[in-house]
Formats: sequence, structure tokens, C-alpha cells
Amino acid sequence: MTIRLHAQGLAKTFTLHTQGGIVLHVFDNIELVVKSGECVCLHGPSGAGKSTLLRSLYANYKPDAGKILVQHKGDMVDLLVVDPWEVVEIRRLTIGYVSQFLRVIPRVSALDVVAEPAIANGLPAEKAKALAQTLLTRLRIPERLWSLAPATFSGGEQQRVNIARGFIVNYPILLLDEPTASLDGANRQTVIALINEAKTRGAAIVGIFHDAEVREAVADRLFEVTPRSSESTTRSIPEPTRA
Ligand SMILES: Nc1ncnc2c1ncn2[C@@H]1O[C@H](COP(=O)(O)OP(=O)(O)OP(=O)(O)O)[C@@H](O)[C@H]1O
Repeated sequence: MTIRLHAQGLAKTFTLHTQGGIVLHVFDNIELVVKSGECVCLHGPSGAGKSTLLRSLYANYKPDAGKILVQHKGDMVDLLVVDPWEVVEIRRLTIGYVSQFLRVIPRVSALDVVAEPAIANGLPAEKAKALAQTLLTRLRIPERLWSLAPATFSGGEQQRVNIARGFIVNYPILLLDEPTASLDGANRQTVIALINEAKTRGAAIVGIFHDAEVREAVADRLFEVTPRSSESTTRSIPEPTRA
């Protein structure tokens, strides 16, 4: 099976500049390989760094050390050294990300929010909207809501719009941050089906699934993220130089 994502020696700290320069060591030496058709579940206690790792894999956070190799247009490229415009391209074509919360864009309808990534990938608008309708129907978003901006939608409705947006493109790599957190049983089953369909077409998936039923239905293996929070240190701040 093709390796789609390979994180090597990843380390991440946060420096809390507003709190005396305290340095939080979140994780280090992360080695994660994800192949085509495989779903890996990030696992570990609250605060261990699962979301931080997932966001790092999407280049939302910049790790302090290591590489994030992703297969993009046939080549392995390191997400941590590419130019910002390439990150935009990699996100458009190669890596999809479903966060727990929808970033609501005022006045843009739910249908257009979902269709947008497909249009950005070159699908004609009419086809993209037809695909968006199919996904919104599968995720039980009532048709009367399709033309409305999702700002006023319930938490679960917003999450389902976000899922439809993440699954409208056949991304080779998919990152899922608790995609079923606010969903009822029927919609959880739909998300399980969408994830398994993505695996069947060869997507490499990394996810955080707190729900055991979802985890068991989609994950091929667990990847343990171990907390390092007890090792926070204070980075010394240089004394101000006197005139
Ligand atoms: N932007 C940030 N700035 C500073 N510290 C952060 C930031 N994001 C996360 N942290 C810290 O990093 C650690 C890991 O947080 P993270 O959200 O990755 O954990 P998690 O394993 O996803 O937890 P949970 O299961 O509760 O969602 C926590 O101690 C958190 O306080």
C-alpha cells in the first residue's frame, strides 16, 4: 500500500508569552505512517496533544522539529518547508480537514459552503451543487435549510455541513477531528459509512474519535499520543539592556 503521510520526529511546544514565557512541551519524536486505505485513530488522555498533532498535520500549527511528508501530485513533499502558496495547493488537492466546528461565512448558503471545495477543484458549479445536495440529503439536512447561511444552524447541523464540505472532494488524505461529536445515532452511522467509503477509494485517514462505536467501526489501529505536560519549563527572558 502507498504511504500517503509520514510524520517523522515531530516535536511541538507552545510558548506562553503572556504567562512569563512558560514553555509547554506537548509531544516529541512522533513517528506516524499512514497508508492508502488506512484509518489511524489518535488516542490518549485529554490534553495529551491529539488535536495539536492533527492541526500540525494540516499545517495549522508549526512543529519545532521533524518533517511532515505528504504525497502530493505524485511526489513526497515536506509540509513544514514548502512555501505558503504550496500549503494552499496541498489543502485544495491533497489534504481535507473536518474540524468539530464550522467556520461560518456570513451570507453564504449551506449548499454553496459545501460545493465550494469541489468547484475549487475544477468541478462545474452545477455538478458540484448536485453533489452537495446528495451529501446534505445523506446527512439529513432538510432541504429548507440548503439556501440559508449556516450561522443560525444548530451545533449538529453545522457539524454535518462541515462533514459534507470535507467529503465532497476525494482527498487522498483526510484529517477528522471528532467528526461525530454533536451527532445523533443515525447521522453517526452516515459518517461511519462516508469514512469507510473514503477508505475503500484509498484515502489515508487520521482522526480523533472519542465515540467508541465510531472508533471500532472505522479505525484500523490506534496511535497513542502520550502527555508531556508535567515537563513544562520556563524559557528565560533576556534582561532588558540598560542604556
Ligand atoms: N494554542 C495553544 N496555545 C497554548 N497551549 C495550547 C494550545 N493548544 C493546545 N495547547 C495545550 O497543549 C496541550 C494539548 O492540547 P490538545 O488540545 O492537543 O489535547 P487533546 O489531546 O486534543 O485533548 P482533548 O482530548 O481534551 O481534546 C494542552 O495542555 C493544551 O493546553
